Amino acid sequence: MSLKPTYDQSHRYLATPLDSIRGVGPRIAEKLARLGIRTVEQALYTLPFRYEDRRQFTRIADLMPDTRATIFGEVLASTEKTTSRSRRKLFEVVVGDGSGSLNLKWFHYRKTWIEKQYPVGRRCVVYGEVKQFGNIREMHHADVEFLAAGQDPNALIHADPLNFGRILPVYPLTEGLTQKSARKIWKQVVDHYAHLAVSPLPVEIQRRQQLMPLDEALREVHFPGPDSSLKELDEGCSVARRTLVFDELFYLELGMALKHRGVILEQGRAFKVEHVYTKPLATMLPFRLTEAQRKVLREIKGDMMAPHPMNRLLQGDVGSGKTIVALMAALVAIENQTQVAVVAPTEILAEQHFLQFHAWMESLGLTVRFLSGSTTASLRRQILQDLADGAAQMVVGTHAVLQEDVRFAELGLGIIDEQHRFGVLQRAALRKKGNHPDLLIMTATPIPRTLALTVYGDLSLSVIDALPPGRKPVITRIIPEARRIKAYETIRRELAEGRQAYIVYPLVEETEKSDLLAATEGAAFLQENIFPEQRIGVLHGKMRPDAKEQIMRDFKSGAINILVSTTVIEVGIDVPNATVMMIEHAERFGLAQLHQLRGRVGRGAHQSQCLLVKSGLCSEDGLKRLEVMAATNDGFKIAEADLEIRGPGEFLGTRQSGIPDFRVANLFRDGRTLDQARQEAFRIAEDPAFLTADRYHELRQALKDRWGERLELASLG
Ligand SMILES: Nc1ncnc2c1ncn2[C@@H]1O[C@H](COP(=O)(O)OP(=O)(O)OP(=O)(O)O)[C@@H](O)[C@H]1O
Repeated sequence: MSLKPTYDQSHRYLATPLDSIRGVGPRIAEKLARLGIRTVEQALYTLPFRYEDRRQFTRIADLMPDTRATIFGEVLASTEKTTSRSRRKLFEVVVGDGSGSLNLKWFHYRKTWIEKQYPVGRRCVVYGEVKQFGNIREMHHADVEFLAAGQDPNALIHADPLNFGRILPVYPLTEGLTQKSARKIWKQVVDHYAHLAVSPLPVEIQRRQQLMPLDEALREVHFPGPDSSLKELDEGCSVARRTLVFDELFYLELGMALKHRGVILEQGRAFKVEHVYTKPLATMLPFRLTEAQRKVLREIKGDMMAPHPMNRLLQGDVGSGKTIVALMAALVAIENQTQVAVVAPTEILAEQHFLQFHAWMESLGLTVRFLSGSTTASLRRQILQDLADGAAQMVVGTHAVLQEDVRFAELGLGIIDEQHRFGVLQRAALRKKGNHPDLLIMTATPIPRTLALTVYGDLSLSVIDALPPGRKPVITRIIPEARRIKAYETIRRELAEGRQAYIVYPLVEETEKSDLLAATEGAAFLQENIFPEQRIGVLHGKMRPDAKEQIMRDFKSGAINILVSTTVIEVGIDVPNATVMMIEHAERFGLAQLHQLRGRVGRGAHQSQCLLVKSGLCSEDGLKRLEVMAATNDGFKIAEADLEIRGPGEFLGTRQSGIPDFRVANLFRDGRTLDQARQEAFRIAEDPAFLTADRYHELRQALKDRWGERLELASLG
């Protein structure tokens, strides 16, 4: 009989609060809580961020600068000193081992205590990073263990096996908690609780993926065995870590797989492609669709014609021509006597879409309505009526479209321009507005594949992988604030050629007032002092919708030739004649935002420029971002760099996007494991018995724990 706890039992035990562990008093518990570690389970899944190899000692003579090493020596001298330059006090201990000497230095210490610790002749084992200054080798704030007189260093390995003679874990800690005490706590947690960590992962998957049992993996990542490879541990590719990562990603992907399956199993509408509207539209367009656009359109139409609801992500870099593809899909739905809802994350983007869709739809004799939070009550009533009785074939708007009382006669297709700002919940809300309508999600910021697989793992993917012909990459330059005048000269030259310009100000603070101030004050200054002869328009978040619309129309028609704005133009504006964009305080913007902003130029045949004005207070990360922008126009490269600088959580706000936070996995390192976990998860989800069979009970339970509300699968019992 197995002594393994059931999944339910183990789940309960692992929730044990840390302060019930021996050696963890309220003070330490509070420190750990500050790191988000409150329960045994959280401690088990807080992995060492690096390791130290204390399996053997190095002779002092053999120490290499900038490496970490353990030595065994004897105190030769110890004294408090003052640095000559900064007059700072420090405590210095010289240790020797017969082959050479090493200076240990402390800059923070308690004098009475430290003096007692280092009498001449005391033997000790020292671990730390070697620094070399001329001929002198030093370690700062080294880890020191003392030996009883006459004790052989090798005996220490036996006397204190937790801290010597092994590869040691190093944990992320806060002040006041030493590695030594942390190791003691973690050792207790691992010794007493690791065996409770069970994963209901089917045995055949464990075997196929060559994983360890979960409890062994936890023991090994925290306290690696004598034969472990330090290199593998450091690179995070040990079997133990891979086991934990796989376990984590498997449940994520299983959730995705079930969502995917849930949608697949639904009965949807099989549209027919009749070309009633799509053909006339194609003849009206001033250009031919690119091969990349036609390819994704084929994929979308394929889904729409199938008897299951479409659930597809349309990904394309800024300016790649997603809108026209979405319009074509909309027309297919309308040809089949159904309606289309287009939802965008911001009012201005929704308006942009509305203007574009409206222009084409009107010439096809179709009715489109615009609905946002600022639509007046009486107009709103009228619009809701038009949607409910089918008089309007399309509505474009913000999340206002998702409100309870917005009803459709027959919603056939929902289009969400996601821009990372909508989560799965909004998708579900739109889906509920029809009888299993098709869904097309658009995203402009290309996301790295690993992220796409996690965030949009339940969607099929179409990528517009080439820009319309004749586009020239935007030339991007970083301009120090003091040379801003150069940027003005460039703008003047472009305007003289008949082109138009954007000048963008960042929000000083996230308040509506400063939004207004940044742009309006900027515009007034420019009009008065820099471009008195030009027609300048201002656009900011606080303007009334009709005023915004007027400005956008004026800019599009050329009545205005410089558009000064805050980031409200970030997405969606399409004026191919605008060829220069100047961004003030560019270092304050995120990479994704800069890429979106820059995407407003370079949309026509003329060479475009983007001028990033950098202020004197630019941080290192800020400069890094600007350099990435200057180096490439490739949205994928920018997204990768962004992910690297910011990390995935912040990159898309994982909570908001509906994916669980990762405890162990790292999307940079673990792309391969993600693929493997995904394959296994999708294979299991295909089993028609998954939601009901007893043998999957624990797996379903584990899935529910990991996903919580976000899974939205009522039948998971
Ligand atoms: N096949 C094509 N040939 C030439 N121009 C095209 C083609 N397809 C789209 N365009 C034009 O390219 C510009 C960008 O298209 P669109 O606005 O659809 O881009 P987008 O993918 O929505 O980009 P963004 O996310 O930046 O708004 C528009 O002016 C559009 O008319």
